[in-house]
Formats: sequence, structure tokens, C-alpha cells
Amino acid sequence: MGSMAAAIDDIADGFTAAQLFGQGTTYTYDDVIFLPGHIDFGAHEVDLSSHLTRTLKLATPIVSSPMDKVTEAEMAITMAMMGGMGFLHYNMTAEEQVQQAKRVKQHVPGFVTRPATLAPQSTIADFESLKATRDVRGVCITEDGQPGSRLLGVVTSRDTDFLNDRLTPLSEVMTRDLDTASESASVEQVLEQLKKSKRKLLPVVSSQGQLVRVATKATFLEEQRAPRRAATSVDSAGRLLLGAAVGTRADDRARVDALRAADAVDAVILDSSQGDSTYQLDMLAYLKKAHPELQVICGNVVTGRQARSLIDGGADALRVGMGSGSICTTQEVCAVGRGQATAVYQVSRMANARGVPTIADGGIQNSGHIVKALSLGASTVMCGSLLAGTTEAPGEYFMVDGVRVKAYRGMGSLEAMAKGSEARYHSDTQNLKIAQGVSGTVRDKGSIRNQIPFLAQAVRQGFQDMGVRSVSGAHAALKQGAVMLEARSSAAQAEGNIHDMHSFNKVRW
Ligand SMILES: NC(=O)C1=CN([C@@H]2O[C@H](COP(=O)(O)OP(=O)(O)OC[C@H]3O[C@@H](n4cnc5c(N)ncnc54)[C@H](O)[C@@H]3O)[C@@H](O)[C@H]2O)C=CC1
Ligand SMILES: O=c1[nH]c(=O)c2[nH+]cn([C@@H]3O[C@H](COP(=O)(O)O)[C@@H](O)[C@H]3O)c2[nH]1
Ligand SMILES: [K+]
Repeated sequence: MGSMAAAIDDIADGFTAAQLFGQGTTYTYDDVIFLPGHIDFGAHEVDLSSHLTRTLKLATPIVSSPMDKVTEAEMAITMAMMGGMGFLHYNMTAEEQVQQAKRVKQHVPGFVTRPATLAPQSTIADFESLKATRDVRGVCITEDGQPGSRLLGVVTSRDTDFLNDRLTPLSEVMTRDLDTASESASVEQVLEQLKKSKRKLLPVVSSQGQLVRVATKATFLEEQRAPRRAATSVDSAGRLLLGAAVGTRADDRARVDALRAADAVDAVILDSSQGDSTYQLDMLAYLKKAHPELQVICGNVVTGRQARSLIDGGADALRVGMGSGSICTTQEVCAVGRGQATAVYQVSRMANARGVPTIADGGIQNSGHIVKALSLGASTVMCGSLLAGTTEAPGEYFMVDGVRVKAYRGMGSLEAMAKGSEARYHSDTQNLKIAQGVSGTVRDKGSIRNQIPFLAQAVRQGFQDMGVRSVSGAHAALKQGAVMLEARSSAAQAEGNIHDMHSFNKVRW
């Protein structure tokens, strides 16, 4: 029996990442599966904190993609509140991007970030359509219908429920006798006032009576729902961490200069499908000289060779992925790219050895993909489609075939490029535009305030199954060849999915 046991111990169970990814086949997340390790700790003990760049660290290793249907101020604020971080897209002018960035940096936690406003002459029908497209319960009525102008009243459903004439102006139904808080009051004072007030909503106004922001009971209660929330991502002054994408053209230098002059971003992404270019290296050299404190994320890359070139140039992190995104057609159009699991492993192997973190970008569809990306060497993941269609994503909900959706599109889609060349270059610089992405819709996914904590908990459970206590622990195990995995045949993938059910309801959490 003794020699039999020894023989069984000798059986190699699975492959190391170096073995599996060195075979000539390119793999993505669904192609591979990890073998379980030994559990001697609780899932709640797993530490997901991780480096985004050389100097920036996040409690939740998830960031939102700089895409015009994913990240504007509201997404960036909420991502940072959840321990992650957002990257503003740059399909807008430099002035607009600076304004968005300032909104994030000036955000006061506990308050509604984008208060819904209408004008006094707007109607009950306008209020109804606002409720249908944005999840608002009440609306502030201001002189010109915008935040920042003089506050005149508040309208909630209670004021309109039993009125039949949908064309009644809101000035006739609004509550004019308002409880308001002063702009100079502290967060604690506003909260105290809100608690005492019988109203759900407390507008904060300037000394001239202009609407500055809004406190609601629902927002305060949501934000206090610890322990579901990780530590907020903040800079040294306690403001929310923020990143922004920029390009590699001459104008983009001025764009970064403006963002930094406003002291509004901690990191920039040089946004390109193929980062190993002279354009990117020149931009990197300029930024490292002009803004030495700024963290510069380069990419995208999928090979060790591309990674080395950008690391030699001084990159503070690398964004990994070419053609893996849900809306990407790059591999089909250009025949260039790599399976995302292989790309994450090979780039991270090179980058981590040089102390540079990687961001696994594109193709993240579920919590299992996040576990795989982090275990293959990525320090964080970047999500587009997973975060599109949420309350915090830009744009409004609409109905398609009875399903509530929001628009989502690739930044290389014709629609996004048309918008981008207007805002970025003020003219069309390429006369023949080739789309490398599509434009469409995704389902309403609710708020990321709910989604992110559940994703993080699912990732902790994956790490526990693998016997890994932290992201850095996963990277150490990978380096030692202690992470074992196998490729899944198509039958094994089918087995891993739900099968043989007549019907089922897939509720994720
Ligand atoms: N991750 C991915 O797989 C992909 C992502 N995308 C996204 O689509 C958007 C557009 O991507 P790209 O087309 O790669 O953007 P890009 O701005 O890097 O490239 C657009 C074109 O401009 C050229 N260019 C860049 N800087 C230049 C300079 N200083 N002087 C002259 N020419 C210059 C490039 O060589 C390229 O032909 C980005 O948001 C990107 O993230 C697009 C395709 C694939
Ligand atoms: O080939 C592409 N054409 C595009 O038009 C495009 N737009 C974005 N991206 C990349 O896809 C990532 C988001 O992917 P997911 O939706 O899968 O999270 C993003 O983070 C980008 O890296 C594009 N890739
Ligand atoms: K794709």
C-alpha cells in the first residue's frame, strides 16, 4: 500500500500556467479552469486590495472602462465609493472632461451626485418621463431647470399622483415651503437636519439660493450599509480617486495639462488598441517630464515584447487586451489580438517581474472571469459591458421589445468615432473610417452599489476555493508554479454551464 500511495502522490494534477500557456494555443477565460487548493480560512478573510498602478492602490480591484456609455462623473464617483475607480472617457472636449473630473473631485459622499431638476413651466408629463428614464423619486424645480440655478420648489410623486391633467405645469403643484440646508453646513449637520426633517429630500443651497446638491434619506442609508462596502478610494487630500483617458495626438498634451492644472486626476490612460507605438512612447516621455507625479497607464498590449517597450518608457501600469471586449471586432477586422487568458498571463509575467501592475481589460462577463484574471497575474480588471446598463452609466433607459435597456457601444464603432472626431479633433482626420466595434444595447442591471459588493464577495469565494488569501498571494503562488489549471474541452465547458434543465431562473445574488 505504501508504494501505491507514493505513486498516487507522484501523479501531476493539472498544469502550471507556464506549461499551459506555452503550448501554441491562445486561450481565453472560458477555456481554462483552476484546480481547487486547501481551505484553512474564511472567505471573509480574503483581501482583495491590489495595486492599480505603481503607486495607487484600491480596496476593490475593479475599474470602469473609459467608454462614452460607461464612465462619466456619476460612474466614477460611485466606483470610487465602492473601493474601485473610474476612468472618464475622452469622447468630449478637454473643457467638458475637466468639468466632469471636477465634479468627481468635489463630490461629497452621502449626497445625490446629479440631482434631477426641471423648470417651473415643465409639466407633470415631463416629470413622469424623467421618472421612467432616471431612477428618481423627486425633482427640484429651479429657475432655468438646471442644477446651479435658483431653487424654487420640489415635486415628488405625492404632489402629482391624483392629478389627471398631465399638462399641468409643475409650478402649480410644487412644494414651495422648503426645508433646505446651507452650503456651508458640514455633512454631519446636514445629516442631522435630514433626520429631523419629515421630508425624504433636503436640497443644499448657496447663500444666493442656488441649488448646489441634494441630500436624501435613501442615499445616506444606502451608503451606511457597511460591511457591504469596501474602503472608499481616496487621494491624499481625502477626495475620490479618479482617472481619465486621453489620446496620443498633439492636442492630448494640452488636455492632460488642463486636467492636472485643475488638480482633477490621479492617473491617465493612453487609450489605444495597440499601445506599442512611437506615438504612445513620445506621449509617455512628455508626461513623465511634464507631470512626474501623474500615474500613466499605457496600452493596450497583449505580448511581453509590447509590455517591455512601454515599461522601458516608464509606464506605471499596463492595460491588457486586444479584441477581447464584448463590443470589439478588432480580431475580425484586423486579424491581430490574443486570447485574453493567455494575454493576461504573458503580459503580467513580464510586467510583474518589473514591479508594474497590469489591468485585465475586456471580456469580463462574470465573477469567475475576475478570479481568473487576477489569478493569472492581473492586479485589477477593467469592465465595460458589465457596468453598462447600470443606473450610474451615462444615458437614459428605454424599452426594446418589452426589455428596459441602455445603449452601449465600442469606442471604435462608427457612431462613437463620429462623436469623438467632433469633440476631439473638431474635424474628421481620417477620410476612410473602419469600424472596430459595434453599437447596441444592454439590459438594465440596477445600481453598481449592489452589483460591485456581490461581485467582490463571489471573487473572495473563488480565491478561498483555490486556497489563496489575497491578490498578492495569488501572484506569489502563480510565480512559484503552485497555481494548477487545465484547458477545458468544449464538452467540459458545456458541463460547467447549466444543463439538462427544462426551465430555470438564474438569480445571481
Ligand atoms: N482593446 C481593444 O481591443 C480595442 C480598443 N479600441 C478602443 O477604440 C478606441 C480607438 O482605438 P484606436 O483606433 O486604437 O485609437 P488610436 O487613437 O490609438 O488610433 C487611431 C489612429 O490614429 C493613429 N495615431 C495615434 N496617435 C497618432 C499621432 N500622434 N499622430 C498620428 N497618428 C496617430 C493610430 O496609429 C491609428 O491609426 C479606443 O478607445 C480604444 O480603447 C479599439 C479597438 C480595439
Ligand atoms: O475592438 C474594440 N473595438 C471598440 O470599438 C472598442 N471599444 C472599447 N473596446 C475595448 O473593450 C473593452 C470593454 O470590453 P467589455 O465590454 O468586454 O468589458 C474596453 O475597455 C476597451 O479596451 C473596444 N475594442
Ligand atoms: K470581441
